[in-house]
Amino acid sequence: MTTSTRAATTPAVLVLEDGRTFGGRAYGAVGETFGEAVFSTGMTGYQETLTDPSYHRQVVVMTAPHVGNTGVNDEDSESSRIWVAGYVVRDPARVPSNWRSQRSLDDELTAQGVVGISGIDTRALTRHLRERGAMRVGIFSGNALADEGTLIARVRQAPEMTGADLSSEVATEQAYVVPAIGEKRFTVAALDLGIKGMTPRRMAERGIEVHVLPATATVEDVYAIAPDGVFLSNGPGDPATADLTVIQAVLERGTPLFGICFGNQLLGRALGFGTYKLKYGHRGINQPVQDRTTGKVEVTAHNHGFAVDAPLDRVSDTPYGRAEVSHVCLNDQVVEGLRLLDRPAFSVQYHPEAAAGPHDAAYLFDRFTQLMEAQRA
Ligand SMILES: NC(=O)CC[C@H](N)C(=O)O
Repeated sequence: MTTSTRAATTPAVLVLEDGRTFGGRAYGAVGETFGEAVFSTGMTGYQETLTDPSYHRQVVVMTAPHVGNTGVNDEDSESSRIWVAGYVVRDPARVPSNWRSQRSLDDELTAQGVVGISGIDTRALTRHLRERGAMRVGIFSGNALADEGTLIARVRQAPEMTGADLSSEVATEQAYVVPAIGEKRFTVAALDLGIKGMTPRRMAERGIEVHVLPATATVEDVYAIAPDGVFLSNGPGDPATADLTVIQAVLERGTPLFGICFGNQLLGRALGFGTYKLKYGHRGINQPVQDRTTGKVEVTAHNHGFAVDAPLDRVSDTPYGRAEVSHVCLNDQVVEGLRLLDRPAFSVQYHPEAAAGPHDAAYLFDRFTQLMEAQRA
């Protein structure tokens, strides 16, 4: 879909499905791309954002005005490639400057064929998305601009995020093992629905040997490794499209279960709650969340466009016993975590692996090991 001839002065146009357009310059690859326009408020951590598989099919608008300042390195990626469908920035760094930088972000986007746009009023665009909601968008530059009259029609032909089943497009095809660091204490089966690289590392640091399994893994595949616990990862797409067979079997057997983000949405659905699309989602690294079990507030990393619809004011009866909302976002009261009271299962909608982002929520990995320990006792 793209031709990677880089030219920082090449004109580019961003076209929203409601007809609003922004003119700018090509950033990264020249060509055309389509996706869901979403904004991220992280002031740092763009490399982790770009390589988070949960951003598959999304065009990310950065609200931070300067992007690319610290370049790109070989250590901070959350997967083997950039997943965002397109990238929108105000003022890209002309010269990256950081002791860890190995190349420029512009070059990296170009090398990976990721079409972006710079020089646009990202504040106006973000305000528009906040008012009208996340919507489809196209970025066009070079030859893609030739037929200007057709751009909106092409944006409107792009697939919507609602109803998109995307995990199998980003997940590993082969199972692999991330060994425990130090003494091995537990074995965990992690379903890769779009897993970020830091997540198995955070478990490995706690003595967990993590068997990362493809999104298509069956109940037999999971129990073939005799897991002490099962983990459900983050991932792209609409949780309403996901198959719940494995999760239901894990809940049925009472194996300790921990889910992050997409994993939280799937646990919610397995418990019988609905999921719905937020108007414009939560994406960034400074979202206040309250752990209702302790009353503590933590500053957390988010990337979600959907959320679980569960009652905040009472305990719910589910096919697997009682469940409650354990965490809530203090900006808008969105459900940010679930906990079963009669079985060892819990999940959060945000990112305790903290890549990028604050480490306030790291205790959740300890809660998972405590559940597995208690199960053994
Ligand atoms: N980071 C994630 O796991 C995102 C989950 C889901 N795709 C959403 O947008 O809400």
